[in-house]
Amino acid sequence: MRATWDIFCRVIDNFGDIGVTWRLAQQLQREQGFAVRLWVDDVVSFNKICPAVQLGVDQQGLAGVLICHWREGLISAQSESADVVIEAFACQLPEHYIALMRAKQQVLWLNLEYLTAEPWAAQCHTLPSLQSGGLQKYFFFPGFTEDTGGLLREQGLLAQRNDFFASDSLAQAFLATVQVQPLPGERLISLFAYANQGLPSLLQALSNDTRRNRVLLLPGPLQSSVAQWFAEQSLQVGRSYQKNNLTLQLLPYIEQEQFDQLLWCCDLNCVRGEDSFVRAQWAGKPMLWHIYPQEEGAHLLKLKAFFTLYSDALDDDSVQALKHLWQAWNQQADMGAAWALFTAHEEKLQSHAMRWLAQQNNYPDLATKLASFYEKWL
Ligand SMILES: Cc1cn([C@H]2C[C@H](O)[C@@H](COP(=O)(O)OP(=O)(O)O[C@H]3O[C@@H](C)[C@H](O)[C@@H](O)[C@H]3O)O2)c(=O)[nH]c1=O
Repeated sequence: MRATWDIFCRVIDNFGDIGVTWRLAQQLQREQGFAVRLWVDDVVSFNKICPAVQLGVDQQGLAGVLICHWREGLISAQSESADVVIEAFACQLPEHYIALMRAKQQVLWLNLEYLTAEPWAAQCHTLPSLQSGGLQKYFFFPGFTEDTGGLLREQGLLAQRNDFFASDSLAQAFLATVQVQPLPGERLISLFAYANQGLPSLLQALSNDTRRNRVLLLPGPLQSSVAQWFAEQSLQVGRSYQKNNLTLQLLPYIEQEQFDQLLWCCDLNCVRGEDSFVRAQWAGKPMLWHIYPQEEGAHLLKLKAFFTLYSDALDDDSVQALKHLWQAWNQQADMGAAWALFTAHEEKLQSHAMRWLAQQNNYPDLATKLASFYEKWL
């Protein structure tokens, strides 16, 4: 009989929590053959990136996964826990469910942690912690090195990406679905970030650039400052806003399934958080990462750790260019000089993005690592 897996996801804010767990649930089912349930407390956020998810329904099957609304009544109606339980991002499992795990005894309890390149993550990866009632909880850290849990990467992802790049028409066809028609020679930039005081200076630099830039803005907190910069009340999907060499379009929400295609179409991907950041790496294009801000600047250590790893095989000048760009963006500083430096090193950063992709592709993906950890634990 197939082993059963329950993944619990509490949406703290934004889309990263559900974005990651939804991808993982699908892969565990499709690629590893487990029977998977995904418990999520905020179906409205889920529906934004996956419109097939119905609102107001307790349980629904989608892509082979049973999606359950994590609410008290439904949890207390459960009479048995799954064989493997993933508590995503320390979301605190319900007491009733923990009691079911205790009663079942032979349950693998995993806490899936946030992604970080900090070396301590590899040291803590798969460490157990004894819980009351005798259960062990194991900490599972995704990551960028062999001694971590790896990254989410569907089995066919890179083949799909390569087919997309090999075709003349697929990018055009995708862009047409979001009403984007780039002009020849334009630099295409996806823009997905948190509110950032450096934004006006980035827009200014793009508009003063010698090359034409077309920015594809994802819905989110940048909308109002972009509108202000263009002296508009608000931005509308389907309209283009222009100033000198900058054209900007606000995109509608894109289904997560199509999100990769957007990244594949662009020459630079400005991404944020965790999931879009990883997808930008699989796109093999230069990226500008806006890391999720944490208290007391903890995120800056995380940023530095990833940068050190990512830029390891890069030439010194390009390292400086990229560092300047990422630091200015994450410190919400002026982006003018950083943008000029980036454009001077763009080609090398492009080749480097492909080198990084190839290197990361050598490691097993997160779902595979979870499945083999389970096999060994049995
Ligand atoms: C805007 C948009 C996003 N998405 C998806 C892509 C990703 O799966 C997801 C965005 O997730 P992220 O890139 O991780 O960024 P985020 O800021 O939304 O999520 C963050 O949430 C915080 C609570 C976490 O602590 C962060 O680490 C991070 O995960 O939303 C779409 O599919 N379509 C869209 O139109």
